[in-house]
Amino acid sequence: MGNEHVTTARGLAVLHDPLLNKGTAFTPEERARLGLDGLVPPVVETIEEQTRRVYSQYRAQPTDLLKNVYLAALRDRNETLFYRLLSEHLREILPIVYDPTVGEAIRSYSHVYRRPRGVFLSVDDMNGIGRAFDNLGRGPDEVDLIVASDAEQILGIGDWGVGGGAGIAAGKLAVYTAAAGVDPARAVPVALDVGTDNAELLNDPAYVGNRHGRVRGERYDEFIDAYVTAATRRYPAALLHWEDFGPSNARRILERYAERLCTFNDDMQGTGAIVLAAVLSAVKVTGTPLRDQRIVVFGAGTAGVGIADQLREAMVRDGLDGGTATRRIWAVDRQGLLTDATRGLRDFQVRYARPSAEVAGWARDGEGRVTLAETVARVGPTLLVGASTVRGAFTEPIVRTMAAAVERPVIFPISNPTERMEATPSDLLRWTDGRALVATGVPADPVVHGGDIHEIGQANNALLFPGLGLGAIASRARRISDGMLRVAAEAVAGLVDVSVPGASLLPMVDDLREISAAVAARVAGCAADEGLARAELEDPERQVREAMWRPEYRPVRAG
Ligand SMILES: NC(=O)C1=CN([C@@H]2O[C@H](COP(=O)(O)OP(=O)(O)OC[C@H]3O[C@@H](n4cnc5c(N)ncnc54)[C@H](O)[C@@H]3O)[C@@H](O)[C@H]2O)C=CC1
Ligand SMILES: CC(=O)C(=O)O
Ligand SMILES: [Mg+2]
Repeated sequence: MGNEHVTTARGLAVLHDPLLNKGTAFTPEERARLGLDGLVPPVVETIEEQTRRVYSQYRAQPTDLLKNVYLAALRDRNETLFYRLLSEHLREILPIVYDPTVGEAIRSYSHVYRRPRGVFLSVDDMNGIGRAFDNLGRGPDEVDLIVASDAEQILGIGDWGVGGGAGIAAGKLAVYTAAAGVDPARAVPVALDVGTDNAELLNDPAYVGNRHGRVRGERYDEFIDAYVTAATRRYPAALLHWEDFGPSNARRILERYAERLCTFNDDMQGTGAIVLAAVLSAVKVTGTPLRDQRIVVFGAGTAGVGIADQLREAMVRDGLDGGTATRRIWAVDRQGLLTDATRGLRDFQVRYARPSAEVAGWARDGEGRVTLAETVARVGPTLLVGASTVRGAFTEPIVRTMAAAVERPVIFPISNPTERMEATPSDLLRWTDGRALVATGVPADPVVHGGDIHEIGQANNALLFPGLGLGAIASRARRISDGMLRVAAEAVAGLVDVSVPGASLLPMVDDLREISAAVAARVAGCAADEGLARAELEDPERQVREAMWRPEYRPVRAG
């Protein structure tokens, strides 16, 4: 990363490039050399003055969606200023750029659409994939990170077609840059348009994506493979991030590429690791060791099983053999508690299916399912995780049953966005007389209960993937290993002091830059220890901090 931009662009072309544009902050010398005299108002402002103006414009937007649209437009005209605003008001603005408002913006993508961002690849034009990347005009050393989504399971709101892919990839990249200083000029969002099964989109005249059902099977795999081949040939050092794929593809894709590329699936691995971090904190409060946890996961999809896998591995490291660790986990999905007699088990769920003999005497509902309520009553879980998208699934009776059996029930309703949460923190604390240890996927205000203030940690992969990515980029990791995920989780947990009553189990979002630096240093160090680093790392702590891009204007020189 040099200290200045050199550009051959002149005049309006400079102002229209969001990575070069500084608007009223161009100096008189830059205005003269870049042909900007007379194209911007005469005043020369600082980025602080500009930030005050855009913050008041932002505040004047009447709804969260319009705030999101305003920010997207700001990002499209001046990325440095966008990131400056975001960084200075991270806690306030992150939920507008990212979770939960990103969900609303995605639903309205084709209607609020202004400008494209990143790369749009179509399953109907496989030959166009290489051309699309070439048109981006980036050299082989100019891309560190690509976030790609086919948008089949956006957050907890399902299939949102091309706007889902473009919207979630852009949202995740904003977090990468705000949280970990990933250089926005070196990161590319990719929307993988394989069609959509969302009838609302297919019937919407304004929809900007491929107007047919989702392509599946061989052609889908061929498309994903063509994307990976085109991207890795052109940008051999880039980290490939997979986001919001449907459960039938997420794990399959990861397994296909994880050993040979630097790649990870955020919903499985990022989420698993952030939940592990919260559990490591909870263990310190409850005193119940990891290996003695009894874990019920409600919603055994991409995220739910990703979480189960990370917790299972952590229990193995804590002294259990694999089989015993697996038996500490009960997975409940649409079919109720998953057992070896459950119809339609997905391959990645099989490991967690309980022997049916074990539950022979358990109560069944009208459809023959062992419900979440029955599972909780029988198991007496220490930890209940929700990744189901089912609002209100953690009902008062279920939570009271859990709280009757354990002193400090640990409950994580992590489904996004807000309207999908399995329970609200205030209800959970009320139903448990303030004993529950709670973390949620969306940001949540502190809860006052019985005179105590309970800070609610945000168990969202946003606390983890930026540092994981930065650590992988800084070390030029060959691949993302289990060890890197483990140290990332440990780094996050290491930043909280849970000895204070009511303390959050996770560090606060305001500290995202520090969190990401700590995670990145550990991840880069682990890559070096495991022989996976292609970069020289003498001092990972210093090197990752130095690698972080900052939202400050750099001189622009005419080249
Ligand atoms: N906080 C965080 O960092 C993250 C949160 N999530 C959230 O987790 C949720 C699930 O996401 P994914 O795993 O990607 O989706 P998914 O579709 O792979 O998994 C959802 C699972 O819930 C099950 N389910 C749906 N309705 C159910 C019901 N009535 N009873 C029991 N199970 C039911 C589905 O069958 C499926 O197995 C979403 O709300 C998402 O926002 C996902 C990733 C990260
Ligand atoms: C946070 C996230 O990745 C999700 O809800 O899918
Ligand atoms: Mg996701």
